[in-house]
Amino acid sequence: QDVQEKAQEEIDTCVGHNRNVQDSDIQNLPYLQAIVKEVLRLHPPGPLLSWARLAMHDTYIDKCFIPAGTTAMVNMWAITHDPTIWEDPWAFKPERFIDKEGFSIMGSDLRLAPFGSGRRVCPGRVLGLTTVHLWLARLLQQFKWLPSKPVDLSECLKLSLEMKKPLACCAFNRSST
Ligand code: HEM
Repeated sequence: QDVQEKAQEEIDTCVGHNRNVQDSDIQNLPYLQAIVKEVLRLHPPGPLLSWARLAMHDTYIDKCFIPAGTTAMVNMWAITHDPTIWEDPWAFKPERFIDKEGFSIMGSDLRLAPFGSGRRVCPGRVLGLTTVHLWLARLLQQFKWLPSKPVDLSECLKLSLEMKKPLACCAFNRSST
């Protein structure tokens, strides 16, 4: 709830109540952007990136020998929960990205690459991120959200990483409270 209130304060200050948040406002909402980064860190929807890379020939990654024919996966989930990379990795703290201004999640920094990196990086990443920012901003601008059942953040890996138990919430119109 404290994170929600902080994001709503940012939206109220920057956009106000008389119009809807637009795409062009997102660049002025650093806390909202930090929330999205922190969600993609704690719960990367593609935790093993594209599941598999096949070694075409014998190769080394650092000192590790990878024989031809090996199927390798990139475990982004493990990287984003690694305590040698992330302080207090299990805590949901969007503030960690406010201190790291300019931290890109588009694939140039392998500490957090929720869209992958390199030749097979997600081609829809700009559309995906733009959509998530706008939806989240609009949903927070318009409504206050309260859980209607206890929240269980357990994960379940299907085609992408999903919540094991769906989130159940009540939305209260902010303009009438
Ligand atoms: C928040 C939203 C999204 C997330 C988190 C996401 C994540 C990913 C990840 C992790 C990969 C694998 C990258 C790798 O192997 O290194 C991927 C691949 C891909 N994504 Fe996305 N994606 C998102 C939205 C989208 C959208 C909106 C589109 C299309 C409009 C899209 C199309 C694709 C395609 C076609 C690939 C396969 C690329 C290839 O293998 O060469 N994604 N995405």
